[in-house]
Amino acid sequence: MTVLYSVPEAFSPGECDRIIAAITVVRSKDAMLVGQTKDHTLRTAKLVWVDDVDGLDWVMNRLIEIVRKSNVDQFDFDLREFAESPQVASYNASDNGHFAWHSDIGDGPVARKRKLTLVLQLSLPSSYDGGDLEIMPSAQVLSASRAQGCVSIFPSFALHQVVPVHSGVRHSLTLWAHGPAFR
Ligand SMILES: O=C(O)CCC(=O)C(=O)O
Ligand SMILES: [Fe+2]
Repeated sequence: MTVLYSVPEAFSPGECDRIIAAITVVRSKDAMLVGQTKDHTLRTAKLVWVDDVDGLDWVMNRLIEIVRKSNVDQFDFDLREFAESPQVASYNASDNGHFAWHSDIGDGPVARKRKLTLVLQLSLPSSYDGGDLEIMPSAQVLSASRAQGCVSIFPSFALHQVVPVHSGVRHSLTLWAHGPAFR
């Protein structure tokens, strides 16, 4: 079973730049809408919830269609809803932006229902060093494409990490699809 499903050029460079610009406006306007992860040994990144940003409905519509197709083509999971806002993370070299190995399935009532994780690469690969998204479905480590606009989808239970960003800033968008427990 291939666990990493990728859609190159799911979004154009111009569309990625529009998403980055929209979250940057929110960040400068309203610090309350901006999350800062607390456990810096696990993760250092700034977060913006897409549901808090006006004018990004087209992004969600595109992502829903991509998840639907990936599930038909590959995963065949019992997916029922998108129970959380997508989030845009910004990993900045100036504060060692990274996300250590983890699975997205959590203890909470919503996080426990996560079944697929989708990550959209928003930044131009040449605009940052490091910051690779790596997925470890079994013994081998797979690297997600760094190409701007590429979408990577994998089961939320698979371990994954974002290696530290050494220069520049990496922006990515994450969306989860939810459903009942595996059986
Ligand atoms: O930024 C990424 O590429 C991955 C983000 C992630 O793993 C998460 O939000 O759970
Ligand atoms: Fe994750």
